[in-house]
Order: sequence, then C-alpha cells, then structure tokens
Amino acid sequence: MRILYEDTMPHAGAYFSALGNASAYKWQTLSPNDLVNVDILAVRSTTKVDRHLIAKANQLKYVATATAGTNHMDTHALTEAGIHWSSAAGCNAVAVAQYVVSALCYAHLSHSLNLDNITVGIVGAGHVGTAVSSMLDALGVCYVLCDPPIASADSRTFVSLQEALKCDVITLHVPYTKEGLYPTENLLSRELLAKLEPRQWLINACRGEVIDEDAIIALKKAGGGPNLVLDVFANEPHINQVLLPYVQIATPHIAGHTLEGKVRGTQMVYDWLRNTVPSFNGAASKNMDNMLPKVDPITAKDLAMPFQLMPFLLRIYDIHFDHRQFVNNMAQSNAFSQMRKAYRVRREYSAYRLAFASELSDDNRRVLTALGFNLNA
Ligand SMILES: NC(=O)c1ccc[n+]([C@@H]2O[C@H](COP(=O)([O-])OP(=O)(O)OC[C@H]3O[C@@H](n4cnc5c(N)ncnc54)[C@H](O)[C@@H]3O)[C@@H](O)[C@H]2O)c1
Ligand SMILES: O=C(O)[C@H](O)[C@H](O)COP(=O)(O)O
Repeated sequence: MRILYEDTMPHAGAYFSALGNASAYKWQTLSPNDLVNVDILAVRSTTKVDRHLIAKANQLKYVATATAGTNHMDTHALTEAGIHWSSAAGCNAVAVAQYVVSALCYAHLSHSLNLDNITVGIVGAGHVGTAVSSMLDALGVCYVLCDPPIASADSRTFVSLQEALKCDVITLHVPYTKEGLYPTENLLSRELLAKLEPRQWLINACRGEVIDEDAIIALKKAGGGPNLVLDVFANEPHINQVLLPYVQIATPHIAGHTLEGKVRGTQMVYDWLRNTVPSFNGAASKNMDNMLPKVDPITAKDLAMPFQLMPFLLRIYDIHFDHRQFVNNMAQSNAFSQMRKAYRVRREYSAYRLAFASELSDDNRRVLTALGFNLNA
C-alpha cells in the first residue's frame, strides 16, 4: 500500500512507515499528479481535498485528516468516488480549551473580568465545547451549553443560541457547515451581532466563517460590538486585516496547535487506518506518549510565591504573547500561513509536573489537578 502524508504531521514517518510504503509531500504543494498510484492520503487542514485534487487518483481508497475540522475536504466527492474518509475529532480539544482558559485569564488580569461573577456561553458542545466545560468546572466558572443538533439526545441541559448570546463570554466551537438543518455559516449574523454589548467577550476558535465578519467590522468601526478573541478568520490565509486593530486578542489559527494536539491527530489517523484497512489488521499499536519530549518539573524556585493561579496559567500558556507576535508579524508581511507553520512548541497542562505541590493550598491542588497538571512529581 502506498501512503502519502503531509510533511507537517509530527511523527508521521514513524507511524505510517510501520504500515506500508510511506512518503511525505511538502506542505502546500500537493497536486493531482501526486495522487497517481497512491492508496492512502493523510492531510491536515490547509490541504484542500476536492474533485480537482482527486481527479487522477486511480487507486486512492482512504483519505484521513489529522484535524478536527473537515471543511477542507469535499466529503461528498470522496464518498461518490468510493473513497473512505476520516477525521481526528477531539485530537486538539484540550488544546483549544486551554486557549480559552488563557483568554479568560488574560481578560481577568488585564480587563478586570471577574471570573467568579460571569457566565460563559459555550456554542457547540462536542469535543472542544465539552473540554471547555471541563476546564470551567475545574475553575468554578459558570457556563451554559448551546447545541441544538444534539440537545434532544444528550443528558446535559442546553439553552437556545439567543440565551447563550446573553452571556458575559461567548465561545464558539461548531464546525463550519453550509448545509443541513443547522448550518453554521454566519451563525453569528449581522442581526445577532448587533445585540451584543461592549461589556461582552466573544471568542472564536472554530472557523472564521461562523461569524459575519463584515458585520463585526462595521459594528467595531461604529464603536460598538463585544471584546474579541479571534483565532480564526474568514478566507484564511488571506484574512481581512482591517479587523485586527479592533481585536483584543488575535492569533493565527493556532488554538489547537499544541504538540500533543498535533501528535494525537497523527496517532488518530494511524489508529483509523489500522482498524479500517483490512490488510493493516494486526499492525502494532503505538503510544504517542513515547514520542513526546519530557518537560522539566516546575519547582517553587521557578515561581513567585505565594502562588497565584491566573498568572501561573498565563505563564504556562500566554495567549497575549501569541497575539503580540501575530500583530507584529502581520504588520511586516502578510505571512499568516508561515506563522502557523513556524508556531512555537506549546505543551498541554498534562506535560507539566509541579514539584511545589506540597506548598499549595488544598484548593489550588484540587483546581490544578482538575485542569490536568501532574502534581505527583
Ligand atoms: N482553532 C483551532 O485550532 C481548532 C481546533 C479544533 C477544532 N476547531 C474547529 O472547531 C470545530 C469543533 O470541533 P469539535 O472537535 O468540538 O467538533 P465536534 O464535531 O466534536 O463538535 C461540534 C459540535 O457543534 C455542534 N453544532 C453543529 N452545528 C451547530 C449549530 N448550528 N449550533 C450549535 N451547535 C452546533 C455539533 O452538534 C457538535 O456537538 C471543528 O469543526 C473545527 O472547525 C478549531
Ligand atoms: O480543525 C482543526 O483541527 C484545527 O483547526 C487545526 O488546528 C487545524 O490545523 P492545521 O491543519 O491547519 O495545521
């Protein structure tokens, strides 16, 4: 079996060469001719998989994306061509949830948003939305969930979109869809955006097209609209930079780009192939933990004591650092894609061992454990 994978997938060589004749294609270069005599294609979200790309694919049978989103793949075209496809749903849910936590810490420390006194509206309660709710549970922050497609079959309590949009913080975690009963293109329409107040915060780390971007720009130019935390933009990578001066936090679609999130994506593609391609039945399982470098334990000496949770969380992942890099780089060159590709190595909370746990209050120990930190160092 010939396997072709994108060279931005960490550890893909180690994973896929265990299955067959695996080789990498260079990021942003894949063309229809490259798919001649290829059986399996593994991509990430900047490779558009459409009718044009698969036109010469004479033996392609499996396409997998190592990402949660699938809107870069024409899944109708794949199914029509008899090609099985898969995504890595949930691979980076924790990464995005930690991005949201960092945004809340930033809003608390720099804009006095009192997290004890707010409600967060989580729109889309799938892998990412649920991971966000777990983090908020750990932090003791109130939230409501909005997810009409699953509301009737899920035991959790849900509110309407209109209710969710009344929250102090609204965070969007839906797929980008144009069809079906619950399309999300411009879900936050001009009319709905106009109801948001300047005291509110709107976080978008799903897809830019879920917000009517022209409408939000118009609102902002008129001095209104909510505070904005945007990881995603319409028409990436050719984003409308007019929006940037109006955004509290802007990042180049990196919310899910932890090392764990990316490697988990590769692992999930590997597992799907192992379980789906008949000739791979019996291929050895792999453990991504063995591929991740260890992080040095954090000791009391590394910290300013007494311990303060919010500054500590921002130290582990500082969303405002990413914002500053993004805004500075965009001012110099329109290098959205390059910035994403060159993004720093960011680790999830679970990578950190806290060697000062005995100096913490029971409350802080409980919160840090619930957030995923390792306190057994
Ligand atoms: N910025 C990033 O780095 C990043 C990382 C991961 C995922 N994402 C994006 O976030 C999306 C969600 O990821 P996920 O893993 O949670 O997906 P998921 O499929 O597990 O969950 C999506 C949820 O949205 C719900 N939904 C669909 N339409 C809706 C609507 N109109 N209103 C309310 N809810 C609706 C679905 O029922 C589902 O529960 C992905 O599709 C991807 O586009 C972005
Ligand atoms: O859909 C996803 O999983 C995320 O948007 C992910 O961060 C995309 O990353 P990319 O494939 O563009 O590197």
